[in-house]
Amino acid sequence: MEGVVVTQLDVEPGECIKVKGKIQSDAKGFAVNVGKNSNTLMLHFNPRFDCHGDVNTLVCNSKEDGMWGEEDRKADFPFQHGDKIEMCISFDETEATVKLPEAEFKFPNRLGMDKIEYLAVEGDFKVKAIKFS
Ligand SMILES: CCCO[C@@H]1O[C@H](CO)[C@@H](O[C@@H]2O[C@H](CO)[C@H](O)[C@H](OCc3cn(Cc4ccccc4)nn3)[C@H]2O)[C@H](O)[C@H]1NC(C)=O
Repeated sequence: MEGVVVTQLDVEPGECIKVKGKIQSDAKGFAVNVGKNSNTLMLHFNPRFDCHGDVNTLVCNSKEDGMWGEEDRKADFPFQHGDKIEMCISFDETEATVKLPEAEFKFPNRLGMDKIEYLAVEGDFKVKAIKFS
């Protein structure tokens, strides 16, 4: 499943990765992954409209050396087909934060990462812009 992949990043605590794009009108799901590389993720942020047996469920997880951690299924699902959204991903030593216009999600920094070197956006999401600030 191709998508946008950015490597060789050096995003530090408190800095923000802005991902702007559109959720496809027939989206089954999409994912935004940040971490060291594809096998070591601080956060796999995975809104599921209808996939893996989940309907309208936001699944977050980490991945360490290729092994998924324990899933964290969030109560809210502030996503709709066709939505144009901008999310701001940041982190500190304790947690990652994903800020959306009307929602904010936290996920523990389980791996204690001190920088984000890798970003990937996968699935039914059309990336318009990526900004680092
Ligand atoms: C009930 C016993 C089995 O549990 C299921 O186990 C599955 C396999 O581990 C879990 O699904 C996996 O959950 C992971 C997060 O914990 C990831 O989401 C795994 O997907 C990785 C992935 C991304 N992509 C690219 C992509 C992303 C978004 C849309 C389209 C393609 N392709 N595969 C996804 O396959 C799935 O979330 C889990 N369900 C439950 C309820 O626990």
